[in-house]
Amino acid sequence: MLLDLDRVTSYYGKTPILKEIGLGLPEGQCLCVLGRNGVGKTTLLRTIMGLTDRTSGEIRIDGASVGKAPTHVRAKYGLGYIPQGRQILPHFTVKENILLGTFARTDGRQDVPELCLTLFPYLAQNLHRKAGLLSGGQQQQLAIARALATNPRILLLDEPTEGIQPNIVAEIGQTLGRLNKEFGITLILTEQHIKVARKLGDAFLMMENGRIVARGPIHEMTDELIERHMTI
Ligand SMILES: Nc1ncnc2c1ncn2[C@@H]1O[C@H](COP(=O)(O)OP(=O)(O)OP(=O)(O)O)[C@@H](O)[C@H]1O
Repeated sequence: MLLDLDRVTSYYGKTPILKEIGLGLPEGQCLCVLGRNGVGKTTLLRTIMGLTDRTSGEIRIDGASVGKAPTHVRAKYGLGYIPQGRQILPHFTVKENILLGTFARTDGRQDVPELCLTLFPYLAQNLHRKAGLLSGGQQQQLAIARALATNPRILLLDEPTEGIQPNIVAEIGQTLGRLNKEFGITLILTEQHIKVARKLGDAFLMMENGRIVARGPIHEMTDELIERHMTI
């Protein structure tokens, strides 16, 4: 497995939010994490990145134990993170935002990776534009490009299609599909759009109250499961 979680419990303050999570992610897989608001999807991604207050249990990347490592070290092991809301810096240019990602590279390179220019022609043509002037969809591309600049093996994406115009949602989905299938980057994403999850995902898991309550290959994600774990 490229990424392994073994009995991971994760806390904010004294409160356990994720409880006893176990999962194994093979290289090249796209895993979609689903569930209602507040069940712990964001916390799962933040736990893998080392951004919660405390965790117990084991987190391994390619067999190396990283559960006690700070976030920047995990980035060097190949984890890239695209937070909910994108969190790009609006007063910095497109290029400056992308270069922020290069801090974690182990090869010392500090340029805009070729992959970003290939995937995102708009960004390639607007490197000196202030990021705050970009549309929501373009800002999401930028957040993906910044994460790619760390040269990740695994990308964690929190609601990549949230707040994006419907006609751009499919485009973001296609980009993620290329990253996964063409460029071999392993993906974990939280997703509210069932259609996007079905199209992109190889596997799914559903959460309730900090625990995994259903999982399997994506074709086993039935309407009945969605009804049970996602409708309010
Ligand atoms: N920084 C924090 N400090 C304390 N509690 C938190 C913090 N962040 C999240 N929580 C709590 O952890 C639980 C899970 O939140 P989380 O954001 O992981 O859910 P989610 O499934 O990603 O929901 P959403 O789709 O709304 O983002 C919630 O009860 C939330 O109140």
